[in-house]
Amino acid sequence: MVGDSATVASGPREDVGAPVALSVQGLQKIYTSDNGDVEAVRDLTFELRQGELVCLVGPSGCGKTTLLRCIAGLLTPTAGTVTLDGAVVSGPPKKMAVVFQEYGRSLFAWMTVRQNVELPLKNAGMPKGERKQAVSEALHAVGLEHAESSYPWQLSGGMQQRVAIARAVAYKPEVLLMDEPFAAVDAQTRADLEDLIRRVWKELGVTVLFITHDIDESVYLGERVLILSNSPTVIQEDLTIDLPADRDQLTTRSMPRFTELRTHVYAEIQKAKRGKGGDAA
Ligand SMILES: Nc1ncnc2c1ncn2[C@@H]1O[C@H](COP(=O)(O)OP(=O)(O)OP(=O)(O)O)[C@@H](O)[C@H]1O
Repeated sequence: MVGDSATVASGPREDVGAPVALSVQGLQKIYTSDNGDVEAVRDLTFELRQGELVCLVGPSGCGKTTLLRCIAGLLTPTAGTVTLDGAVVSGPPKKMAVVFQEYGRSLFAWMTVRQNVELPLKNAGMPKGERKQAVSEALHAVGLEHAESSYPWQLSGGMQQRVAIARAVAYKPEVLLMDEPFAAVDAQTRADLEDLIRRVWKELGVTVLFITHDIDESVYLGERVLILSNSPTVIQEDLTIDLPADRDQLTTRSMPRFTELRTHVYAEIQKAKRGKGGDAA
């Protein structure tokens, strides 16, 4: 049967010998308020090895943003730990960069593209010459050299998101977190940005955790897809995406294997929505 669990391999890739970059162990997050407690995340455990590109999908409201905030050190977990290169995350780690969905709000309107990309490097105390070089490389990587003197409001949504990506990669983070970064752009731009992420990931060797609502996007981009259960969230499945490493929108998406994998993820999310997947972890 297409999409049957027998046709897909679960679990972290066995061929990856790289050290663990990011480790999430027994993560739980309970929001407390006067109206009662909400257990958003119940028990999440997974690892990303250095240089992996892993996508995380789950039903709406399953706790993706909560998880991301805990990983980014912006929220304190109720239980469990997040470690980056073996060090426990207790605040925003220097070795991590985050790209959010709302590119419009994440860029400074009064700064040029170059200044926006340069700012975190300046704050980190990088010397001027090195900074200039890093910004130029990052703008080149996202194809925006020509727009370095423009202001964000002079750019399209897709270009603004490329600036946000350039800013994150210029910083040379060990781990790049992306929280539904393409949700607000049109379908064609989204496809271009997906290819950009695969290219930048391959060229820079950065470890990427990419959170998305979009099942096809998760299969197209990821080397692994972590499927989350409904809230309170656990990992329902850790799925290996055994598509060829060289991907392109037309060839990859028309492969029978792509269809099998996306059908499988779709079925798992439907199961999660009905609350039937949570025990599978
Ligand atoms: N500050 C908060 N206080 C109380 N409950 C919260 C808070 N933030 C989130 N929640 C609850 O935690 C659960 C997970 O929310 P979260 O925003 O992490 O999910 P999500 O998967 O990112 O959602 P979406 O798919 O809509 O982007 C939801 O039930 C939500 O209502």
